[in-house]
Amino acid sequence: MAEITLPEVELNIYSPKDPTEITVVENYVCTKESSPNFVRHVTFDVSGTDLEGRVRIGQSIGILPPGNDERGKPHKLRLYSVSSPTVGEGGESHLISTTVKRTIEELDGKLYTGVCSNYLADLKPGDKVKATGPSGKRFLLPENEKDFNYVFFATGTGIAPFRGMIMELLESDYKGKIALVFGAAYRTDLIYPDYFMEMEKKYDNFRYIAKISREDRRPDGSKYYVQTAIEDEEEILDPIFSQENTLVYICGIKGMEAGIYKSLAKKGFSEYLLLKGDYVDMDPDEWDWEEMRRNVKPGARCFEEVY
Ligand SMILES: Cc1cc2nc3c(=O)[nH]c(=O)nc-3n(C[C@H](O)[C@H](O)[C@H](O)COP(=O)(O)OP(=O)(O)OC[C@H]3O[C@@H](n4cnc5c(N)ncnc54)[C@H](O)[C@@H]3O)c2cc1C
Repeated sequence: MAEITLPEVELNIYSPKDPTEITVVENYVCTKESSPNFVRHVTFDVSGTDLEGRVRIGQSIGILPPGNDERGKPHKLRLYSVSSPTVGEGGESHLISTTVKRTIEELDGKLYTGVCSNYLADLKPGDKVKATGPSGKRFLLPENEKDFNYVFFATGTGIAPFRGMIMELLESDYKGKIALVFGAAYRTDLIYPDYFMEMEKKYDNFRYIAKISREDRRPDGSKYYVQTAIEDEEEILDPIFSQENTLVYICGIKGMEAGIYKSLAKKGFSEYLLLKGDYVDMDPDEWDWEEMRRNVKPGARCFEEVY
């Protein structure tokens, strides 16, 4: 198996005490149709800052929203995964993109709109933003990225890093195989669907698998989730999982990793996991959801970023 060497990355060139200023150049909706989940593609011009050419796909940037919190203290930074490839959006090293979902909730009968996500989603080209980072040093493509196959699992804005990674791999001379499994509640929640469908048509070595939990049903009546793809799409995924130079990446809603780990183990692909204690020999059907967090960790060929 090819050795997995993660690249050295720049970290926290800019801190919350000493942020930089970047400029919005575009801000558009990146779900296909009208969706109650408002997700926007926001691109920044980082020209003249030390972020230019120094942020790798898989890393995040921090955004400092203006104003103070309820205690009168300046708002804390929020992290946003970069969704443009390492070479920059459209190959331009001064452009960095993010994929931002508006946080909108009803709490105790009152509407709560998340501070930073709505600030970002409302920005117009030309607006200036205070930024920090980059951050993150493990959720990266290896230096020798073309030596591997990839299975990417995403929910929600967890799709952001995979957009950049897929662009980076497919739009170079990559010969390996990539499968992207994206889970959403409704079809209208699919993020960048046109791009991924177009890439699937263009490249034989890329498969886009969208799993819709609240609209479609599996033959036994149960719901589709990202983890059910491991069984439902075995014709596509088994040949990829079973190769020793395959890496698994998981990004999105905290908790999604548990189902994926269990399904991988049930399918006999425990080599992607680090099992501890009794869990080494236990039947995955008997895994306890709470205990599992302590006993099942990503192995050397598995990378996760959940939030
Ligand atoms: C590594 C990493 C990568 C990330 N990448 C992305 C990404 O690519 N895209 C993306 O959209 N997000 C991403 N996030 C999440 C992002 O950082 C923010 O957490 C998210 O946008 C919500 O921030 P906000 O300021 O809008 O919401 P906040 O205002 O911080 O609110 C967040 C939640 O806190 C609760 N809350 C806060 N204050 C109150 C209050 N006064 N009353 C009641 N409830 C309250 C609510 O439940 C609310 O939903 C990432 C996070 C991490 C850690």
